[in-house]
Amino acid sequence: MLLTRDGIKDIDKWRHAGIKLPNYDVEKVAEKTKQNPTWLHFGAGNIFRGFIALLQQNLLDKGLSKTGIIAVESYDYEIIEKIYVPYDNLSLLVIMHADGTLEVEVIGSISDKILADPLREDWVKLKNIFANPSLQIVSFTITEKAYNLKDFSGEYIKEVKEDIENGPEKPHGLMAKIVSLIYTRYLKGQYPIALLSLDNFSGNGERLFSSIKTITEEWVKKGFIEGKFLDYLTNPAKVSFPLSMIDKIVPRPSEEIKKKLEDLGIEKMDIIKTGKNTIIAPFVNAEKIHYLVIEDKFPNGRPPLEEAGVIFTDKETVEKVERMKVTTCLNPLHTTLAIFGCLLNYNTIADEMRDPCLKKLVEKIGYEEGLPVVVHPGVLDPKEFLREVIEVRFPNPYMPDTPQRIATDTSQKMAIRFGETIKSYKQREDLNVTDLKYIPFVIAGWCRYLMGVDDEGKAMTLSPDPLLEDLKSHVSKIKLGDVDSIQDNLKPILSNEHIFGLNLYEVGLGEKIENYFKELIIGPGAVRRTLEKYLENVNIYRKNY
Ligand SMILES: NC(=O)C1=CN([C@@H]2O[C@H](COP(=O)(O)OP(=O)(O)OC[C@H]3O[C@@H](n4cnc5c(N)ncnc54)[C@H](O)[C@@H]3O)[C@@H](O)[C@H]2O)C=CC1
Ligand SMILES: O=P(O)(O)OC[C@H]1O[C@](O)(CO)[C@@H](O)[C@@H]1O
Repeated sequence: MLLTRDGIKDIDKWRHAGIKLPNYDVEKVAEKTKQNPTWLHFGAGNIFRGFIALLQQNLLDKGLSKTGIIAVESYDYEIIEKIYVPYDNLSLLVIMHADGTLEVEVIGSISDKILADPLREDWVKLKNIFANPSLQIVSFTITEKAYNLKDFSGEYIKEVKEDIENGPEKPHGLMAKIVSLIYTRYLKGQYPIALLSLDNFSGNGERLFSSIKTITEEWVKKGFIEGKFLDYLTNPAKVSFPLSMIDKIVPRPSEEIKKKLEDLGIEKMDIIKTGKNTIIAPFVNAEKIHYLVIEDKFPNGRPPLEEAGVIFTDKETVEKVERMKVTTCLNPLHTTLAIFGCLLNYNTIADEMRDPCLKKLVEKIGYEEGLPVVVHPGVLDPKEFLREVIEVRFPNPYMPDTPQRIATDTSQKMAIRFGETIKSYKQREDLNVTDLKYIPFVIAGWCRYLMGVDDEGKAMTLSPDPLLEDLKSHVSKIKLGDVDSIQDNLKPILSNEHIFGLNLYEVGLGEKIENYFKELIIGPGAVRRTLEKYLENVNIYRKNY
């Protein structure tokens, strides 16, 4: 069986293999999408194909929408060449249940693909879509770093500097490309549009707005674009930047799942790693559980995604639910497992959850240090959400999720995942920031991880991170087994407000982290011994709401 538009016409074969097919005519939907584009999505990677495209597929299946999504890739063109083109934009979604059963579905809701490159013909096509009044949503899953305009030291990064100098004709970075494209829409008729970040960090819509506004202001200053464009961009009745909270664990494609699909008779299921490090396949493996909460601010309308389970609500509620997930009940625990999982050579997050010390560590961080500062968002219950994460989602033995994947870009995540809780402790009169024990311990663990040596003392490969070289340059002077070599080498990291959102010494945690770190570098095996020291004989207290 071939995963192509022709291939899926052999309906009986697919059904016989137990694979669900789209309940609509994929080609007709693609044709309608061409005439009437409503939804563009930037970032054609795994979560898009495993979650966002599934939502639209649900609507198409139920006859509640007539058009698909157009995938746009602005960064890693190999994804389109190798994973979209050969499969006619179709993908296979493989849901992995905790009992080992698989649910496989062909996703046909991605109706077209475009390379957002001003040097290619596709750029004209993209501009035309942006100029089309029918366009309602431009969404993004482009990773957190793609929104950054400035580097570590607060200076514009090189590509952004060049984009600012060169103007809207041939932008390189995605933020500049978006300004250029929205400007086209403005010139064509000032049509309304929602720019929806679905990336996994606090205030995602606001950060998107801020980056786009910054580039716009620079171009207005330089006379590349007219000042009135700023009025359009900052008018929420014209251009909106809804906040969102997105939650579905979509690990990288696994060899085991590839083999299972091949055993079902599906050909060409190879997993690739692109030159830009995207690990992607014609299939996406994911968990069944997911949550998407979006601020309901769509000036040009939107598909009825509530019928596919999306919760639409007001800004304050999204903020609360997002804080609940990203700063307390899921992502800090994930990052904790990532760091210690790499150090202790675990292959999956699920395996780590069977390690009593690691399970207690995430329980301590979630129930005891995180939950007290969570404001109940109403639409989801924090304690139940946390329970589901710890008892159901992370331990799913069939989820091939690796600590190394979650450890990617940790420097970009620290401020949100741990810094926010530290800030809350600082602000709250009834809480004392220096009472925090386990969050500082994880930060020490991250510094230990950055040494690039596992707990056995063997060299380990660190996951990609935009600050890796800088961070490594500080810890490279520290030696495993030589506690005195710490000297002042952690100071530049722990005092960096860009990384943690605050200076950890100023809040009284810097020395505590250094002390934990010293314990972690005593020698090989010290990570395990320190975990046991602080977690083996402790009880967990669960706050009641
Ligand atoms: N995988 C998951 O479980 C979930 C991911 N997300 C969000 O989606 C993001 C992407 O995740 P995946 O799709 O799984 O990763 P992926 O590695 O499969 O895809 C990443 C996508 O981002 C694009 N990208 C990376 N750097 C970029 C840059 N500088 N400029 C423009 N585009 C860039 C890539 O080209 C690719 O399309 C995550 O960082 C997270 O914020 C949200 C919820 C779940
Ligand atoms: O640490 P990252 O790269 O944001 O990934 C975190 C993982 O957890 C999630 O937050 C689950 O929703 C997803 O974003 C992803 O599976």
